[in-house]
Amino acid sequence: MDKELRIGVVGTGAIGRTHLERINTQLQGGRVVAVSDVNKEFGKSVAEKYGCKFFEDGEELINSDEVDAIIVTTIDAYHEQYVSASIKAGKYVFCEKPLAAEKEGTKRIVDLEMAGGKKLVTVGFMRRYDPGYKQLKKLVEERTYGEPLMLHCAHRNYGVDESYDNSMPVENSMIHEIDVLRWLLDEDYATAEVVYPKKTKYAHEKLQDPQIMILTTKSGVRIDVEAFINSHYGYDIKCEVCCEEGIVNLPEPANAMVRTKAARITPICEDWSQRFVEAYNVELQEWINAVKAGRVDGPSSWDGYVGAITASAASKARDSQTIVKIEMEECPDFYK
Ligand SMILES: NC(=O)c1ccc[n+]([C@@H]2O[C@H](COP(=O)([O-])OP(=O)(O)OC[C@H]3O[C@@H](n4cnc5c(N)ncnc54)[C@H](O)[C@@H]3O)[C@@H](O)[C@H]2O)c1
Ligand SMILES: O[C@H]1[C@H](O)[C@@H](O)[C@H](O)[C@@H](O)[C@H]1O
Repeated sequence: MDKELRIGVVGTGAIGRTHLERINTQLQGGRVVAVSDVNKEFGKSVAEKYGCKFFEDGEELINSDEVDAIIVTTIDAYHEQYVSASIKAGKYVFCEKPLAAEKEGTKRIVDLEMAGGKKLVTVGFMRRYDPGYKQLKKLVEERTYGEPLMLHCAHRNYGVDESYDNSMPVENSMIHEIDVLRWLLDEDYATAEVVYPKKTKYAHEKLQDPQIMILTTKSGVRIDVEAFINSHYGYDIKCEVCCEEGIVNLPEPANAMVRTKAARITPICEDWSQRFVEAYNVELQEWINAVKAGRVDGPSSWDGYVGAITASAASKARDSQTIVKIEMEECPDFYK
């Protein structure tokens, strides 16, 4: 019989728990058998709830022979440490975005993986698995409405606390657009700029919100992405692709429309866990299937590196209020 993939999760916070739950209750072929978290009391309670072994130390979990593959869902600052430890242990690792907190960290991961000679890393850019983005991709790829010329996008969250700083609209939120739009258009970016509209009263003192990131691709497609992190109404993701012969929009999630009190109301998602539930399910099921077949075929370390280089240029553009050229190394054959 097909052997179940024994998975260890490092970081049992919000997304770590939702990934654990979906793997152990909905997906096939894998099981989370071990968890670790620096918040030991909390991590232990998660382990108890899901019948997993708790490891006090994340690297001990990674090196344990009770675990075949790793999921890294700690805060961004520790992604590099645990992904590198997984590569050194020769184990497949799925890391939530961003691959590392700094672009230099993503390059170190790329170099380490190439030195080991085997692709082991997958990055959690789940929008590539969303049914709506997949529809857009097919239409763009087939040039159904001609060449794409410009894209208007929005990334709106309900609100954030003070741990979310001014770098995060680019580095933590719009990194999703950086990845998915590059995948959608099948080309890299040439320049980045970030402009500040008038600030909302709901943003804390150190956060300039909203922010608009403007990217230009190598072929000249112009993209604007509005990050409105304290939109104060819900979690809303928009993407409009303007082509020569038609405008294509990312479908809205299917929610029943209600007629009540002289109004028509269609609920909007509250957060990412609702909006992209299908994408997360497909992303992790495909990861389990690929790992069991001895390969990785989702977003790679190279995609994590390109995302980080682009985000870093956009951050520089934001801080200097200039347009910044995006420069990176050629994609090695290893990742082609
Ligand atoms: N793909 C997506 O849509 C998506 C959604 C949410 C979060 N994320 C990413 O997932 C990661 C986690 O986000 P979250 O919302 O679950 O955050 P969170 O703060 O809820 O959880 C993070 C967990 O990591 C633990 N942790 C911190 N340092 C650690 C260390 N050194 N070793 C072990 N555990 C450590 C914390 O105690 C906490 O339990 C972030 O990198 C975020 O960018 C991705
Ligand atoms: O803006 C949020 C994104 O929409 C989510 O998908 C997560 O990645 C989260 O970490 C970000 O802060």
